[in-house]
Amino acid sequence: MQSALINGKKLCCSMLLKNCFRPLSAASGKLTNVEINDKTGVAVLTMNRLPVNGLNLDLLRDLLQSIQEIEKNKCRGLILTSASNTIFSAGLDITEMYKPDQERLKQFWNALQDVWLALYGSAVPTAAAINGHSPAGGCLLASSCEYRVMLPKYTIGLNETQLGIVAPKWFMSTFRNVLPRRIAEQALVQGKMFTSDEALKVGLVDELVASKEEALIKCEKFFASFSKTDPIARYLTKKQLRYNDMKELQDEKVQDVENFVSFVNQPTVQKSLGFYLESLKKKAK
Ligand SMILES: CCCC/C=C/CC(=O)SCCNC(=O)CCNC(=O)[C@H](O)C(C)(C)COP(=O)(O)OP(=O)(O)OC[C@H]1O[C@@H](n2cnc3c(N)ncnc32)[C@H](O)[C@@H]1OP(=O)(O)O
Repeated sequence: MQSALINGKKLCCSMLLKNCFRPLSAASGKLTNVEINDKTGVAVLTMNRLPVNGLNLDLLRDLLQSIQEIEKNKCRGLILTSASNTIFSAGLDITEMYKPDQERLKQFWNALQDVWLALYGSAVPTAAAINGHSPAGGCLLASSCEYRVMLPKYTIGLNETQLGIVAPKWFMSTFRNVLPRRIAEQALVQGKMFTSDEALKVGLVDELVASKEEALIKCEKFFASFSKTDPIARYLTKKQLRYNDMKELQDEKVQDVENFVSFVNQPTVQKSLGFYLESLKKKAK
């Protein structure tokens, strides 16, 4: 564990981190928590819908509110992480899509679109401290950030085809923004879940570290690498690079919700989701 000497006392990083963090109460919903490091101005946004941070409508709404508050507070960076010790996020909460209430289903997809637009297009630099498994929607959130630090022995990937569903275009663009095209294509069609080591090798994550504390420090170091960069020029550059991906969804937002609703309601898709949910529950017994 890394440590530092302060006033003659040896303090470990967790103590250092705890000492200078204050909660951003306006941004802390029931299912997310935001703390700002007063020294660095970096916000840590923690998903806290245990056990698996399944992205349901409520968590998505909290996430959006938190991201917006972090932007409003002009934080120097946003680190996305999880309150769980083993799961970053299990991706979309399948119960939102299985035998759904139709109105809620639309709101759910709309909320996911808004979270993606806010995170992928954030003016604040973003990084993910991936402290657990990160399938599908979890991988989408992590890949929307500009930098990823992961702990060993977990898995990450867009596994949609394994569930009998198809990842929307904007999930794929996010993946392709991080991975070489051929690797992204192979992984997407296979629904491949990468181990932490594999993810590092292909560039899906930038660094592997042994603990969440180290992951947070690495993310802070990534933000510090912009200390000599003009923040507006930095943001405009990022915006240009991500413009086409975002514009594509912005232009087709309503159609995208309709496509999703119609896809999810197909009997074969409902059957696949039902089987998948059942398999998860059997595994838990
Ligand atoms: C249709 C158009 C596009 C749609 C795009 C979809 C993108 C998505 O995100 S789909 C969701 C994909 N997610 C997954 O495939 C992950 C499934 N979960 C797992 O692999 C594992 O649960 C885990 C590795 C995340 C965690 O494993 P662990 O052993 O720690 O916990 P479990 O015992 O498996 O799970 C605990 C509990 O949580 C329920 N659960 C897990 N994941 C989901 C989920 N995604 N949605 C709803 N519920 C989930 C699981 O059934 C257990 O519930 P019970 O305790 O009630 O049995």
